[in-house]
Amino acid sequence: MTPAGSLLSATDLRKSYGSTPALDGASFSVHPGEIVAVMGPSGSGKSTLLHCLAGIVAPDAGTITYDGRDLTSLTDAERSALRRGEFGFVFQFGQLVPELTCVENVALPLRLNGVKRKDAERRARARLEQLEVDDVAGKRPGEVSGGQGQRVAVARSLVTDPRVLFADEPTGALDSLNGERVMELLTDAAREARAAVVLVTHEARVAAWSDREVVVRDGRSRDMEFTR
Ligand SMILES: Nc1ncnc2c1ncn2[C@@H]1O[C@H](COP(=O)(O)OP(=O)(O)OP(=O)(O)O)[C@@H](O)[C@H]1O
Repeated sequence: MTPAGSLLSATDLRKSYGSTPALDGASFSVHPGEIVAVMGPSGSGKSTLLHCLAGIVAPDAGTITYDGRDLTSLTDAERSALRRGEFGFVFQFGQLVPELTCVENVALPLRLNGVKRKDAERRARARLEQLEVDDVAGKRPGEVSGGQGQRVAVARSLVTDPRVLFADEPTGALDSLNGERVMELLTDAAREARAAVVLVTHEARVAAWSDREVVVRDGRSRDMEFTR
């Protein structure tokens, strides 16, 4: 069953890697514009849940519904079109392309969607400004700090105006001060864009930026049933 009003939801997801169960009946939902933190100990299945929700990994069983569509019944081509068009991603290590400048990195998802270079770079610069890193636009990732690189990665994840932003330990490689600032900028930008956020973290101070927390333990999820 899809929870009323949810944009993305999953019911009773199961996924094993060989004999290792990663998800064992996990459920999840996020409303449009809502920021949900997925918490839990190491190895509990958080990243696997995120990968299933984003259509990167196919679950062995269970249903995933995005905007009224059954994600598991889409073809690979339909799923990748959905990821490119409606989802954004930011991971622990920015995963910026080292050969490209920061503005080219941010413009890349738009270029892949067929947007002309000038237009793509104009939109990329606006996102860099929003994340307060427009001063590094012309530098390559190897020439910027870890915190700046993560802000560039957040700018890139939002440049296509996604409806869902998937963030897996987005501040995991940063010191606490830089991490807090990245979370503040990420959540401000997501709220302004009305993007829903699925935020995987094992840190309570990172989860504190969310509207709601879901805890995963041994591949099962539990809603904390409180909202901020
Ligand atoms: N590609 C894979 N191949 C084999 N086993 C995997 C794979 N991905 C995850 N697992 C296993 O599935 C379980 C859940 O892993 P997952 O990465 O989802 O947990 P997590 O909660 O995100 O952990 P962490 O906080 O350490 O990143 C673990 O036992 C892990 O070893």
